[in-house]
Amino acid sequence: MSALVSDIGTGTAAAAANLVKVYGKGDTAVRALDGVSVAFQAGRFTAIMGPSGSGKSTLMHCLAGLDNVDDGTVHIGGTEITSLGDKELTKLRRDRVGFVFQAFNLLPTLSAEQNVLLGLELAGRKPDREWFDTIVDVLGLRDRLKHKPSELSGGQQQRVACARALVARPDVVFADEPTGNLDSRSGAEVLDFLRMSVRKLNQTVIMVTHDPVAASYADRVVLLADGRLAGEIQEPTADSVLSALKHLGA
Ligand SMILES: Nc1ncnc2c1ncn2[C@@H]1O[C@H](COP(=O)(O)OP(=O)(O)OP(=O)(O)O)[C@@H](O)[C@H]1O
Repeated sequence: MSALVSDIGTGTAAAAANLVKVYGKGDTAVRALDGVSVAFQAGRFTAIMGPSGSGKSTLMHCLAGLDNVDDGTVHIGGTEITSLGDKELTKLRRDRVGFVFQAFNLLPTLSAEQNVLLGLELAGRKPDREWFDTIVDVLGLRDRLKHKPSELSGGQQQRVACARALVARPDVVFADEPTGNLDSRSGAEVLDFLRMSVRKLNQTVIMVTHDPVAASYADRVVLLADGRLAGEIQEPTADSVLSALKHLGA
């Protein structure tokens, strides 16, 4: 067992150890992840960055249990998810992981409130009303709860998606290019919220982004290149991220 894995305790929300992911076989095989070991502390906002094709989405999908791995382990909280069966993995994703996608992925026929609460309902869990109210107020969604997604702006829809991701108080929220479809002002609001959910609500966020400005909202940037860890930046600024990416040839 590697040092990383044995270090997993209350302070680590998610971790990968010696992660290998290969797409395809033989001559056309691509080693999308080539021995990645990285830990994500609870209560921190981390951005994953790197050149196109460096393995960012693959790492996020493997960390979130959306994709299987060829070697190595992934832990969410204290649970090694790489050894779970499909049923247990589905339950873990439902109960302990939140997702925010670039395309919002809200159900068009449901109101904002119904979209936020759907996951809990499907799991047969009662919402914690106080927590729900806190999230809704922090996100400024109170007067939009009865609206359908088509009656909301892109920024509002993404805020609903953030509320949906957080309502079950997951161990980790994974955000995949959450501002990719938003104008810069709506994007800044969503990033502000993600940062606030970490600082004030003690949540853990791991975000994949191409945007150095978006990454500057994080506490830490993890850099990938060619499926390997290529460095990290604490307390990043848009400039420090940009120059690190240039260094990697992005
Ligand atoms: N389903 C797949 N089948 C085959 N190859 C894949 C598949 N998914 C990803 N790859 C390859 O794995 C490598 C890593 O891809 P990945 O999407 O993780 O990179 P990324 O850093 O997220 O890229 P981008 O910034 O362009 O979204 C790339 O070479 C990609 O072509």
